[in-house]
Amino acid sequence: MLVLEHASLRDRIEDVSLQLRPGEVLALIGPNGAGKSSLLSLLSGLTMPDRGQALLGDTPLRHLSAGHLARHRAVLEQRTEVATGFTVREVIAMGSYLHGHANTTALAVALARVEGLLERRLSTLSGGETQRVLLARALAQLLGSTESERYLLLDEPTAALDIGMADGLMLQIGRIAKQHRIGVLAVVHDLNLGLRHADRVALLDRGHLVACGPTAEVMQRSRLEEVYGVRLAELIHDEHEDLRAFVPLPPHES
Ligand SMILES: Nc1ncnc2c1ncn2[C@@H]1O[C@H](COP(=O)(O)OP(=O)(O)OP(=O)(O)O)[C@@H](O)[C@H]1O
Repeated sequence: MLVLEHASLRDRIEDVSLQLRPGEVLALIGPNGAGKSSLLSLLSGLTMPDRGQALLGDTPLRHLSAGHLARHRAVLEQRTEVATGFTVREVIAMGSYLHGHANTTALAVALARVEGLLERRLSTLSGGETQRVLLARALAQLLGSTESERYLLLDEPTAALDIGMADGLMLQIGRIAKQHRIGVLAVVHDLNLGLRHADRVALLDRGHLVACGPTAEVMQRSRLEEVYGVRLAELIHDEHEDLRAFVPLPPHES
């Protein structure tokens, strides 16, 4: 498991304990500035906590080398800098340089649905296409690793995707998690994507973990209204009770 134990980071994260388990999709939600990217950075070992610990199993991440970490976890950050002169094929190959397995690279390409983009230069891609290429690179890094515990940490992987692409990608991520026993943490702003695709949800507010648990338990209307400061309608499909959605309502007239 990837674990945070009473982790704090300056004024951004306050005493957060959380576990990411193999094979699960954990959605990390919360308002702008709540600390989601900061928490992802702690869990990935890119930032060290001021207090508390980040661990892979029993081992503090600070004791693991960059190469060791790279075999266990791949990170898709919100703002990823990639030299845009590279082709898509070259960018994805960067993900597999640790192991050089061509077959897992091909699998990553197929899973992220970027087959048609391989010879294009990154600088010529749309925002959504770029996002899928960077996901393919992260998958190529992880799928070629022979480690038994692997984690994918995604900061807003669907931010630039249209509704169909976003839903399709989350569905695909869920399948990858189950099939390959990869634990996925995905920061999502679209509550309904979390509702539909996450096994568990962690809700962050001003650096504090307000709730973490099974999706339906955490994503209750009143709790979300309080944290996000909006009124919400909860819609339930006539024929499929498990198909729910939250829609913002206009504020009360004063
Ligand atoms: N490098 C930094 N130095 C100082 N403060 C930072 C830094 N990065 C983030 N912050 C601040 O920490 C808080 C949490 O930021 P973070 O990016 O983790 O939130 P977030 O929940 O991911 O936000 P968003 O939904 O807007 O992407 C914010 O107030 C932000 O301004």
